[in-house]
Amino acid sequence: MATALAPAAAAAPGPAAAGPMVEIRKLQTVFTSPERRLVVHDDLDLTVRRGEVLSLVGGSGTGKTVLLRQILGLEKPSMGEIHVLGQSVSELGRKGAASRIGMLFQHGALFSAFSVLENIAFPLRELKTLTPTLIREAAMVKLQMVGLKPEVADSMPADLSGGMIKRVALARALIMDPPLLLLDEPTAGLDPDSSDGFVTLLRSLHRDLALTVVMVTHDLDTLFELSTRIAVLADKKVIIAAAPKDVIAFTHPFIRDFFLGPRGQRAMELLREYPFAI
Ligand SMILES: Nc1ncnc2c1ncn2[C@@H]1O[C@H](COP(=O)(O)OP(=O)(O)OP(=O)(O)O)[C@@H](O)[C@H]1O
Repeated sequence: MATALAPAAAAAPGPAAAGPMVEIRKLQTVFTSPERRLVVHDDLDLTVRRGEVLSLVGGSGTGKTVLLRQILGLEKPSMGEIHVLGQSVSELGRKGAASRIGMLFQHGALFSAFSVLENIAFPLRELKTLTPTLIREAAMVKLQMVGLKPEVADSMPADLSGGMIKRVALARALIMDPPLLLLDEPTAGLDPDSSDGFVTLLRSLHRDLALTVVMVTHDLDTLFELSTRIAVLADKKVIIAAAPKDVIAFTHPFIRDFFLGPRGQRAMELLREYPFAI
């Protein structure tokens, strides 16, 4: 909503301030092996505006996770360009990407041999520019920001619930204060209460930190509670990127099955419940 978007626009300085957060042009992704040539994306375009929560939906294997990894610079597209805040991802390098983009991986991906605090602090430690005291303080701030008590700092990942693991992974994704947050199935595997709590946390962080969020989710509740726009991947492209109500009205077999099949009733209820999303 406008109130959530205003701080992001106002706070972003520099010449690229007016431009989009992410711009993807003519993207092609091909995986080749001796057995096959798999074209995942072909001539795909997508623009992510500042301050929005854009959700990516699509059938299995349509390349949603690959697209997130490409935005983060972990995978290189076969052709095409991805710019984040006006700069080509291929030129950002690891440090440049880390200061602009935080990513929450699907399974939390914590280091099992590290404590909670060491996990959160890991990206800062890698920079090798801050003292241990400053790193600890910064990690403690993030721990609190994701709703965890200071006592959890010295716990090991094996001692945490699924919901707590997601929160720790989120704290780590935010440790460098990135303007862009990528979420891969943020509520997958959580029980309904933990899922609701995590969605509420994401909504308040998006608002308070003026974040731009790109999220992959199959969960309709998460989708409708958080998304300002939905981008649909089908036929190797983004076939529509628009407000939830406009996506549902778009005629395409995937959209019909995803939103208007057996799950459709719930989709309609959610649309009534969250007409403006965030
Ligand atoms: N490194 C790789 N080498 C070969 N094929 C790959 C590689 N990474 C992904 N793929 C293939 O690319 C396709 C897209 O994968 P991706 O994980 O992005 O799909 P997705 O849309 O996230 O699917 P899902 O909703 O099932 O998680 C899949 O067919 C996958 O097997």
